[in-house]
Amino acid sequence: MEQIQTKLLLATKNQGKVKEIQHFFAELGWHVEAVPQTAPDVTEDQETFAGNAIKKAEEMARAFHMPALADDSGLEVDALQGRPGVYSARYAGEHASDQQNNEKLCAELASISDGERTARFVSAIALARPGQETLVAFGTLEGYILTEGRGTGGFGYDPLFLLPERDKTLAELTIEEKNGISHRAKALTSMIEMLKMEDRQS
Ligand SMILES: O=c1nc[nH]c2c1ncn2[C@H]1C[C@H](O)[C@@H](COP(=O)(O)OP(=O)(O)OP(=O)(O)O)O1
Ligand SMILES: [Mg+2]
Repeated sequence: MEQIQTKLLLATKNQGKVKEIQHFFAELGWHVEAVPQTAPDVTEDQETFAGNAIKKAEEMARAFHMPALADDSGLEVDALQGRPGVYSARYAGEHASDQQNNEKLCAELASISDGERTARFVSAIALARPGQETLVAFGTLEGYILTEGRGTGGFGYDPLFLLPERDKTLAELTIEEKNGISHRAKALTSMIEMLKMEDRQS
């Protein structure tokens, strides 16, 4: 664990993820640097979140010769049989903006009744380390898709994703609050547990 603590690369160019993951590690006293925007893009051609997360982490670990952590995540909407899923970032097209993706989601769900708008965020976190087996951890967050966005925090589909028990969207939470419950924070916590287990076994 000490080894990666001092040298860990965040293999994502999504600034929303960078903020959340850096915040998560800062609470552990770790500083993690994100890959530069000029790093080569990894083609996300796998069929699962885990597959894409592993690919992103391993390609960046190889390119930079250091441990790399990647997140592949997305939104599964029950009324859409789990779509957009692994295609969440490209839902409205190859280089779609968050706003375009949110608009498409609202349009596709326009005729769906209040009781049928359940969904979940899924995150797969992969940690690739040169010469060691890659680790993968998962987290999910259940919620509900609104007909109109609320809030300005977070990124992606956050304004449309309601937490019914709080009557707040993810975009209405502070980063501390989001990291207290999010799919990504759960996956990161699980990853830390896996590293602690490794330490105990060695
Ligand atoms: O907490 C979240 N709050 C809102 N939306 C979210 C969240 N987590 C994932 N999402 C959405 C954003 C994007 O549409 C897709 C992730 O796609 P995904 O390929 O994993 O990320 P990305 O392309 O933005 O950055 P990168 O691949 O460099 O890590 O799911
Ligand atoms: Mg991506």
